[in-house]
Amino acid sequence: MERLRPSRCFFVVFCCILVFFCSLSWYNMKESRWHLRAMFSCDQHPVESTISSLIENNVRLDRILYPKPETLKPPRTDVLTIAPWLAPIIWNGIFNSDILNAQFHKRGVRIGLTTFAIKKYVRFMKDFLETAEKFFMVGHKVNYYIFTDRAHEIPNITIGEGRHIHIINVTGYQRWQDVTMRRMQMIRDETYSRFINEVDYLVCVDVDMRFYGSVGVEILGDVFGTLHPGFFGASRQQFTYDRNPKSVACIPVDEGDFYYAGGYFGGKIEEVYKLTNFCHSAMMTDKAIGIEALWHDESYLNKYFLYYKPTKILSPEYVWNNYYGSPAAVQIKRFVGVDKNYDEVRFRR
Ligand SMILES: CC(=O)N[C@H]1[C@@H](OP(=O)(O)OP(=O)(O)OC[C@H]2O[C@@H](n3ccc(=O)[nH]c3=O)[C@H](O)[C@@H]2O)O[C@H](CO)[C@H](O)[C@@H]1O
Ligand SMILES: [Mn+2]
Repeated sequence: MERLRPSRCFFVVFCCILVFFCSLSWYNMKESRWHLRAMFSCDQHPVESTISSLIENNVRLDRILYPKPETLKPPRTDVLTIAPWLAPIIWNGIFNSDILNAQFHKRGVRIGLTTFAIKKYVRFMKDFLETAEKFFMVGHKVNYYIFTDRAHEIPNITIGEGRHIHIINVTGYQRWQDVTMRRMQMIRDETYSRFINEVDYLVCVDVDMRFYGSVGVEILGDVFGTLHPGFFGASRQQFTYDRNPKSVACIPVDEGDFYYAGGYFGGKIEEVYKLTNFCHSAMMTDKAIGIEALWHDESYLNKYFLYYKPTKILSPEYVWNNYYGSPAAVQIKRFVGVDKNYDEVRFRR
């Protein structure tokens, strides 16, 4: 048998390497299902630079002292602290903020807080921002993203170091229902044009609220929702899901885990994209046949979380309303609805 000459051998090896890299990049393109891939792709984060930055930034392992967790003495037994799909449910007393802060500081996370102040709702902005400065993600990098049609009315308040306010100019819709529902579309559109480059996590909340207690990194996870304060003890039948079989938001009476609040969700940018994109598309599908779900964006959010389970669930401490009194299970009211005259704030000019 003829022996392979070195030059031919080299040529064969070269071809093999070429074929390998071509198929790798083809596979990469084929697997990409959404356009954010461009932002996560190797073009912007070359593997070599990631590895060298890892070598330079050796992870520091610091000593940290705290009481030992007790396997046989769970800190809370009065409430459910884990969902059947193993998502933790965050209640006061079950976590240690010092441990969490140390872990998240090591990763240098950047958190975006989105809210909408359209038309008269701009009046809630001052309290919202001032209390957020005291209680929201203190010590971490925070970007406030305020969607508004009244930029000139956004109060000028002093912001802590590492925190920034960004105004996003949008036009308000005539009907209040459209204002609340279109938040999904507007958040979605900013995920790939902006948020993906600026923050790691998003927290998306109502503006007619005030912080009264700490809201920290314990809430962060891939994708999270919050138990509505009016329904955490309710049965499936009592949940005010949309029941119209013609609506995309419809949930049958024999399904449903929790009733999630429309005014508080979030997660990693890619997950918030998926969530807001689903909700907005579902609303558009319904709109085309003249349907609007019972509780607007909240109904679509509940549909999404039924089949795309949140990886973390926040207790109603995180979106309380004093209308529901002071049940024993809610030891801290961290973020509470501000009393408002619905008619005045929504309808009168
Ligand atoms: C705490 C909570 O879970 N709230 C939800 C609840 O009602 P709410 O009664 O809390 O709804 P809302 O009047 O606060 O409207 C939701 C949000 O839309 C924005 N907005 C609304 C109207 C307007 O003219 N200008 C403006 O900026 C503002 O950020 C407001 O906080 O149900 C709504 C759907 O019906 C939404 O799912 C809300 O998120
Ligand atoms: Mn509200």
